[in-house]
Amino acid sequence: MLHWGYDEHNGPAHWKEVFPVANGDRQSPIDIKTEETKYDPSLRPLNPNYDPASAKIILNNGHSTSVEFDDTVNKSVLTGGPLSGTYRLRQIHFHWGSNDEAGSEHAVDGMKYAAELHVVHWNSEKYSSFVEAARQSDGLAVMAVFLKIGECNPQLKKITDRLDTIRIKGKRALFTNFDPSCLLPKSLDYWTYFGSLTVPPLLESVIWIVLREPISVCSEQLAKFRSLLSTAEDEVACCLLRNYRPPQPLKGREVRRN
Ligand SMILES: CC[C@H](CNC(=O)c1ccc(S(N)(=O)=O)cc1)c1ccc2[nH]ccc2c1
Ligand SMILES: [Zn+2]
Repeated sequence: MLHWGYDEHNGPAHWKEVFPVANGDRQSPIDIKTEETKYDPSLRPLNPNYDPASAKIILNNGHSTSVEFDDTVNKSVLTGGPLSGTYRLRQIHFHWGSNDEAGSEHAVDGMKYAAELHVVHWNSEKYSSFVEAARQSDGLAVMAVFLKIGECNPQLKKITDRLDTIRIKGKRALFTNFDPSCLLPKSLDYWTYFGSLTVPPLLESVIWIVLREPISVCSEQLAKFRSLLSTAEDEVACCLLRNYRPPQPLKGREVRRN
């Protein structure tokens, strides 16, 4: 397999050929069976505290679009919820599908949303860098937010309006004065479980925090994500029509809710 991706020849079914952890015991995403989740009174409220000045650039890395934040200091952090300690905001990115019926990575009772936002943090209390934290079982915390087809989302517009300037893989543009809290739903109720990165290297270092309430997105906004290219300048143009990994076996893991 050449470089991994989401096509027939290099997609999720092939990733285990290069990343054997793909068949590990704590892989993500999962299908959350709500009846089997367990209420845990020890779970605290989530406490995201982001400084809009931390936002730096918006990027097309060929398999998603991300907004990257300055993670050299504890300016934008997530505490509370299932977390012990302080997790520093590094980036946000999205997963979507080739149509509005599927595109999320996590599913709820077998149902998939149109897309999914991931807010990625790393444990800056215990580790000295993201890459180091990404190798530890408690190194990363990713907050997942479902995007449900409906009204156009004015907050998301700040991102979708910039996508035409970063269509080609590797392109980046300045993107400052942005607080990702504006993309969170009213309720911060969540499910949480121990999992992994959902793209190679699929490291099993993520405490997943999946918000139960979706935010809205309209078809026109989703179409802009699909017009991003997974190819660089010198390659034959290929649209990034979908970039979600299907749900993985739970392997006995518990999903808790607050
Ligand atoms: C450790 C991997 C990392 C690149 N990947 C990510 O940052 C990442 C983050 C979140 C998710 S998801 N969908 O689960 O939320 C998937 C991947 C990464 C970052 C910097 C690096 N420098 C050298 C290698 C290298 C690898
Ligand atoms: Zn992701």
